[in-house]
Amino acid sequence: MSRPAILFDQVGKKFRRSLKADLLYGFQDASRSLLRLKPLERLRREEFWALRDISFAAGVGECIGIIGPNGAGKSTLLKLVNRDYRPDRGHIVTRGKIKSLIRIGTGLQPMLTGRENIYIQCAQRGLDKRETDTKLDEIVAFAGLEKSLDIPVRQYSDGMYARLEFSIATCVPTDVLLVDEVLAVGDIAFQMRCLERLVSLKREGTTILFVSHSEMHVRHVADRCLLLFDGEALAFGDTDKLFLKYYQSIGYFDRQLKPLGTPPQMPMDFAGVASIRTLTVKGRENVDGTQAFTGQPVDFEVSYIAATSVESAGLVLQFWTPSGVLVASIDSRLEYNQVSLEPSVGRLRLSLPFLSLTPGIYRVAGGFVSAEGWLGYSGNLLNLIVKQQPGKVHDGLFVMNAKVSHLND
Ligand SMILES: Nc1ncnc2c1ncn2[C@@H]1O[C@H](COP(=O)(O)OP(=O)(O)OP(=O)(O)O)[C@@H](O)[C@H]1O
Repeated sequence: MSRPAILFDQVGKKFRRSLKADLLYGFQDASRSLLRLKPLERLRREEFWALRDISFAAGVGECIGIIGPNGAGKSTLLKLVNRDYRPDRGHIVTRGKIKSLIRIGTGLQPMLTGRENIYIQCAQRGLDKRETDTKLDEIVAFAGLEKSLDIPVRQYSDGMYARLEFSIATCVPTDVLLVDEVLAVGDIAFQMRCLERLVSLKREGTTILFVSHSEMHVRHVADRCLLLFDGEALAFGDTDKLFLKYYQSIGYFDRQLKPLGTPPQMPMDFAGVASIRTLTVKGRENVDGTQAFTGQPVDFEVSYIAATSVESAGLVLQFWTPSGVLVASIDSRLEYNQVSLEPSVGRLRLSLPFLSLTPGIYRVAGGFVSAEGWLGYSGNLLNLIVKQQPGKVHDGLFVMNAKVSHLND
């Protein structure tokens, strides 16, 4: 990477748990600084590290997704970049102008109208009145606030605030943009417009730190991710691996999914799937049997246990997103693939000629069904990592395999 736009070198930030400690230590720290003494690195009573030893670099035009559970230190990290806080340890280097969208509403004057706020904010960004005049329609149209432009913004809803702030903040490119969960309050159409705008800002060279709890949003814009947990950087890099690690770190996969519809009549050991793995996909790396590629064929090895013989059962697999959406299922009975099971352990091969799932992490659950319902169900069979084929781009939740040809009249 050429010179990074943001560099964190072993950065740490402390906070205090009480106002009394805050005032006392604040005074002590100010005195040390006046005496040109180094800041204290050890923790005093009631102090804790909100961030510890954070190191990473973001290149020009790169978007880093900052992910992690509540209280992990994501907003604190953004505020350090924005110089709202000074680090207690380490160094932060940034290049160029920084624009932050960290807390909704803090950038707008509540008593002024939307229009007046636009002129003030644009002036602060260095635009003169004529330049703002030419930008005005675009800002208002992006925010979708044509009808509310001339009312005081204190009468705006949270979503309207967010729309206006985002629209103003991104109407001219900046060197570094800090975005903290601001999309969450916007409606879905606005969220998609914001994501598109962030992607185009990246192309123009804006470096973005993007905090979000939404895997879909992060995947849309982030090139790499930083996973924070309890103030520490658990990992930095590949988005797929980090989300898997994130979900593992919060124990998400420990929760068993429940079957939809009629619950199993029998316990899982009547006839159940014990485990599933994907078999090697065209020689690509898949050592742990968890990977597959969008648009490629994939074979699953299904290991089962049956306590008694079952003459005719269907194998059902479900694919769930981490946000709890069942996006696809396979029922072997629909393809006239009934299986008979012997009272033992065994293995089946389930082949998909074309994997329709787009890149992401899916929980695979399922089991065997008979005409009476589930024979057994496991809510936690595999965390399937679906990857993009190199050089291809697939949008949406699904891809479809289609042929196009001329219709002869
Ligand atoms: N000004 C402050 N004074 C004291 N403690 C603070 C302050 N700001 C944040 N903290 C604490 O620092 C830790 C990290 O907070 P931070 O807001 O960075 O978390 P976060 O990852 O952004 O969380 P969330 O996902 O809930 O927004 C938390 O324990 C929080 O209580």
